[in-house]
Amino acid sequence: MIGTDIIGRTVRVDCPAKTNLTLYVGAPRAEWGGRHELDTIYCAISVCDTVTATAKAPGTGFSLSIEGAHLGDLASSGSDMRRNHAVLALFAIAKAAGRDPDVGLTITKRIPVGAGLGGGSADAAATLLAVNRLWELDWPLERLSDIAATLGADMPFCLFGGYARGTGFGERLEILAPDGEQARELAAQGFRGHVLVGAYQAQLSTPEVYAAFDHLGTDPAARNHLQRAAISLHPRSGQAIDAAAAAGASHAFLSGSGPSVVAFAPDNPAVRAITDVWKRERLVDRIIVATAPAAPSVSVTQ
Ligand SMILES: C[C@](O)(CO)[C@H](O)COP(=O)(O)OP(=O)(O)OC[C@H]1O[C@@H](n2ccc(N)nc2=O)[C@H](O)[C@@H]1O
Ligand SMILES: Nc1ncnc2c1ncn2[C@@H]1O[C@H](COP(=O)(O)OP(=O)(O)OP(=O)(O)O)[C@@H](O)[C@H]1O
Repeated sequence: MIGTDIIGRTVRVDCPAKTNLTLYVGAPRAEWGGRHELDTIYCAISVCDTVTATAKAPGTGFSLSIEGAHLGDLASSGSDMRRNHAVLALFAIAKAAGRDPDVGLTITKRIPVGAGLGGGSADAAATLLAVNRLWELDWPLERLSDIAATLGADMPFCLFGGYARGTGFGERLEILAPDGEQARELAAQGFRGHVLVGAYQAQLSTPEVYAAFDHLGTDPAARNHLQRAAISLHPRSGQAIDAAAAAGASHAFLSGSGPSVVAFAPDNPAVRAITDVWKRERLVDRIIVATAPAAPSVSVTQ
């Protein structure tokens, strides 16, 4: 918890979850620590975690407080604060800036944990954005993105939001301009507007899903090459995808490494039909209603 050594102002960042509209997975590469080559279209969705960063007295170090109704394995006593993605991001930007990490962080979690929605990456990105403002570094997003890429594949995208193409192990980004041709094409295909997220109590470990992918391969017709592997580990996700498609979703698929399911709905009747079938047949544990695309927001609150 934050103690009395808090001084100065607070910066608040609301950072959205990510999903992958397409996720093509290639071979693992030794130079990337065994991570796989990817070609993906990222999309930010308006389920946001809030991170606040407040200056602390010199030499007092960092603090972290996490709140939220669904904290998954972050709530367990074994969850090590120093390995939290937000804290790793704080250490990384402090090192790059040549400063001590004397910052109080709070995270209000709304993005389901271990869910394929990039929640830890969103918190890390939010921390970089918050500390950049708190310390008045004014570094461009590209410089923050270089730091983020050292921490995780999804983290660079979470700094930008919107739509982007990711290559390399996911960290090389081509941002798709909101009014550009590719963004308009995605919108025309139904990848904007209402999104329902089917969330689960269960978590899936990203490395385990990639390992299952190495073993099982993919369904070449799937937009998400990890879908078959994740469904083999969590079959309810597959049932929820099928039911959403039958209930009128324009697109329904596994989010990233799962187990969450994302369903784009063309209109309110489709939102209701998907919600009804998911609830009636208990295909998901929780439904979060959101919109896409979304973007992070930064504000100074004190
Ligand atoms: C599934 C996705 O969320 C899709 O965007 C990402 O590929 C995973 O992104 P992430 O969780 O930020 O990934 P990282 O923290 O960099 O890596 C976690 C683990 O996922 C696996 N991993 C990740 C990215 C990648 N291109 N190939 C991989 O095989 C590796 O086992 C790695 O140790
Ligand atoms: N700030 C954080 N928020 C969520 N998880 C965190 C955080 N810091 C560390 N973690 C750990 O990271 C693991 C993955 O959590 P996260 O919610 O980022 O999963 P994910 O959405 O499946 O990730 P991705 O789709 O990027 O692979 C969890 O086991 C969790 O304990």
